[in-house]
Amino acid sequence: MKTIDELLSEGVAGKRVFVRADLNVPLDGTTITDDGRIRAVVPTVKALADAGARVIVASHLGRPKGAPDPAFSLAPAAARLGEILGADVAFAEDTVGEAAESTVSGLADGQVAVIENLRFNAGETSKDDAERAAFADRLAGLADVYVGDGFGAVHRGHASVYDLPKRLPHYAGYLIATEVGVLKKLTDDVQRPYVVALGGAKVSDKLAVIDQLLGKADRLLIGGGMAYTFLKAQGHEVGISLLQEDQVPVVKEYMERAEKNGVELVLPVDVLVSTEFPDLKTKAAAHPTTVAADAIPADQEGLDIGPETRKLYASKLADAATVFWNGPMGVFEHPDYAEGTKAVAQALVDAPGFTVVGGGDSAAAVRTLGFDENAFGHISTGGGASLEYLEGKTLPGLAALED
Ligand SMILES: Nc1ncnc2c1ncn2[C@@H]1O[C@H](COP(=O)(O)OP(=O)(O)O)[C@@H](O)[C@H]1O
Ligand SMILES: O=C(OP(=O)(O)O)[C@H](O)COP(=O)(O)O
Repeated sequence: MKTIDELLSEGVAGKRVFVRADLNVPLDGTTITDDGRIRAVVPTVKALADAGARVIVASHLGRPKGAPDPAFSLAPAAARLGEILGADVAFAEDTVGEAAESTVSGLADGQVAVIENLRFNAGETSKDDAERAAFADRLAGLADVYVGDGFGAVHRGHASVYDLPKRLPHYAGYLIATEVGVLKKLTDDVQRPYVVALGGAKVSDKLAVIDQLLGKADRLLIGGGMAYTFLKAQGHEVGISLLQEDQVPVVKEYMERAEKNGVELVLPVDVLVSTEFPDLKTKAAAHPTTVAADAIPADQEGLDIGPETRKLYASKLADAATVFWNGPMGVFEHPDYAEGTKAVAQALVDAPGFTVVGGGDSAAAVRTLGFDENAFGHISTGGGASLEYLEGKTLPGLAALED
């Protein structure tokens, strides 16, 4: 994989450099609640700009449906990038249209522009190769060189991640180099006990990685929205909790295999439930109740792990030599459902071994809940990406940079 240092030594002054970043930051309206992913790409953007490149930063944000949707605009992220760089950052209100073209052609050497959300275009995420290729061709028309630095999206075979680098000279940015360097340690020489904690809301994506983890981890702690498919597989009712019903048979098989392989699979023993999802805007008191994990009422939704589970999970992390954690234990954005995530974060801080937190929301959670970033071994910008890396999968965005 060629790195940005090679690009810089070849010289980039005057060249249009397309930086595929992951600026998929949590937003409250247009306010960025955690800018970690923007800060993470700054070393690459700054090095290119300082060397006189005309830098085009591109990213997805959220999951819009292939058409413009103002709720998912990258404008707030572009503004924040400008603040961090201490420079004007131009913003193009489309991705490959007239606005993008004129913004890019108006860049002077050393200037930076952000183009609008890649996923406002159906071609970005299309499963149809020709549709993706057509979009990648248009993106390629904007630039001379490609730098891949959106680690959080390298597990996606999307046009800007996979097809575009095939069309331009391509290099890995500093963030990707750092992330891969750290995660390699967890695959090459993992210290045991190795504990993996999984939660969050992207249940179907992340259930798939458990297949491989059952051959690698010593202990798996399951929380967040992930837990309910496991509780259902154990034969319990889960009310209106997040559930991946079609995956229940698969999860049953995981549970049997864990037992056979001697992997400790730990599930919540109690959960916080409510009849409704909390209001994340007003943060109005939610008044949840604590129930045993096998007694979730039919009209209630599990929104955090309960106090007994917090203690249990902390005890399972207390002797860990390696920890990988992805996915909040509950809806941490609301204070009534943040305690589970806090407890697991604190247990990582207290664990004797090397700890990695991965994922946009997990990283945001530890910072917004007041933890010191330096108390963790590594905070990865990618959840799904780091999990798939640990699984040993070929990640499209890394493979494309290697070719
Ligand atoms: N029990 C739950 N029910 C619904 N959503 C949940 C639950 N627990 C956690 N979440 C949500 O999961 C989201 C993060 O999930 P995910 O995107 O998978 O994590 P990451 O970005 O760290 O990879 C958070 O917004 C959180 O509110
Ligand atoms: O937030 C992300 O992934 P993560 O939640 O697994 O960390 C990335 O920006 C990828 O987004 P996607 O899962 O919508 O492709």
